[in-house]
Amino acid sequence: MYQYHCLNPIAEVGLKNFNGNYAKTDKIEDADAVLVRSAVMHDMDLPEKLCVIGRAGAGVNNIPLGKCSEQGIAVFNTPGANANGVKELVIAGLLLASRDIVGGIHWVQSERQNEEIEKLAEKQKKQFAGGEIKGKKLGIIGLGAIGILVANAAVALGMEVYGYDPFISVEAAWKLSRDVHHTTDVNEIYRECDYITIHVPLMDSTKGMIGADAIALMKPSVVVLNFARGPLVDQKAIVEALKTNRIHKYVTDFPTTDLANLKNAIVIPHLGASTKESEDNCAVMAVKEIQDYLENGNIHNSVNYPNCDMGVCKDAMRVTIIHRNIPNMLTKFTAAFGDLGINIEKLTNVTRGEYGYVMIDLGNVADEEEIEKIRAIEGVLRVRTMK
Ligand SMILES: NC(=O)C1=CN([C@@H]2O[C@H](COP(=O)(O)OP(=O)(O)OC[C@H]3O[C@@H](n4cnc5c(N)ncnc54)[C@H](O)[C@@H]3O)[C@@H](O)[C@H]2O)C=CC1
Ligand SMILES: O=C(O)CCC(=O)C(=O)O
Repeated sequence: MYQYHCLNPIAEVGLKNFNGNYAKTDKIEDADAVLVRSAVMHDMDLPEKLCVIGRAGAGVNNIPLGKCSEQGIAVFNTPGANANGVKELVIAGLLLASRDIVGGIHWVQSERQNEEIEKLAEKQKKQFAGGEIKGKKLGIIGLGAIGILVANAAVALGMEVYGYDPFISVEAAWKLSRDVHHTTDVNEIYRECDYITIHVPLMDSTKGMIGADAIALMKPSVVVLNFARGPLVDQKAIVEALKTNRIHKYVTDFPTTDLANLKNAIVIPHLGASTKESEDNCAVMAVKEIQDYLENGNIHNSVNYPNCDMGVCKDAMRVTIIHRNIPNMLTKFTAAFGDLGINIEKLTNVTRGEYGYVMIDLGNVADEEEIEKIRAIEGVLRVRTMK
């Protein structure tokens, strides 16, 4: 029986996919698997028993990936599962920034007792007028699951779209509308675009990537949108730019007190993925990944270990080994099973950066004492057995 613990509410439609081998636990110490959305795990002790974390979402900056890797804990996310939810809110953000819809709604609320509101509205509405997004230039930084959907939707709305992503995958490039102007110079986006939206993960290399230098290149009429992560945009620089009207508006899904107090910031409480559809998609995908990993050892969409799939074990036993990516590991594993007189029927070894993953299907069942011999090999981080 496997136990799972939820650090955030996870959609029931996903959890109900756990088969009869799974039970929910309130105690993380007892969990084989943890499901998480935005809960910050950096200061948490990760129990020894824990072997998998499923992030029901895209961003993994709330998870201590280095610590997990060292403890032999596989971390999965759910690529693309909430991308449409975010795309729709980004389109809403473009529209909210181009017309003063929020100001108009506040005005109606402030006049809601006024019997003359109908007539008054016609007189007052000019203060909330704006522009259209059709024909305007939209720059997109990061053309992954979300960036692509935003790009294609904006093209369909008649925008002139510029895209920048030095690491774009071939699969992503295939999905991108050919009307998107591909740029290899992010400064072209900063200089040329009327709207700039960022869709990259938060990492050391992307933190503060929209800073004072980038803002200095932008048009004063620019609208910057950030539905990815707050710290991608340097907070001091953006607040200063908004206070001095150096840029027109900032639309963000990541509130701070400073931003919430500025009239030209449109601040939303991290609602990008808060749709039933996105929450359901993420939960279903995360549960599927966790089950396949716990029961078969297969790795799909891990953010810290290599992908690996040997299907379902048809031999006597499957052993999976997470190890350091150093010379001679495979030789040691095969020699150890050979010394034990256990035949290897199938074997896959894959590596990613500092870590390697081996899946071995055995012709005979190895007992706990024999498996301990594999665990004792230097460089081994975690050994699991399953049928
Ligand atoms: N507001 C919300 O509720 C949500 C926010 N997010 C955030 O959006 C981010 C992106 O999500 P997805 O599109 O699903 O991820 P993704 O992994 O599909 O795409 C990210 C893209 O950014 C690109 N990239 C990385 N570094 C770059 C750089 N320096 N310059 C330009 N491009 C770069 C990658 O090549 C990749 O194509 C997530 O990491 C997460 O932080 C994701 C989902 C919901
Ligand atoms: O689960 C959520 O609401 C957060 C979604 C998100 O930010 C992500 O998937 O990266």
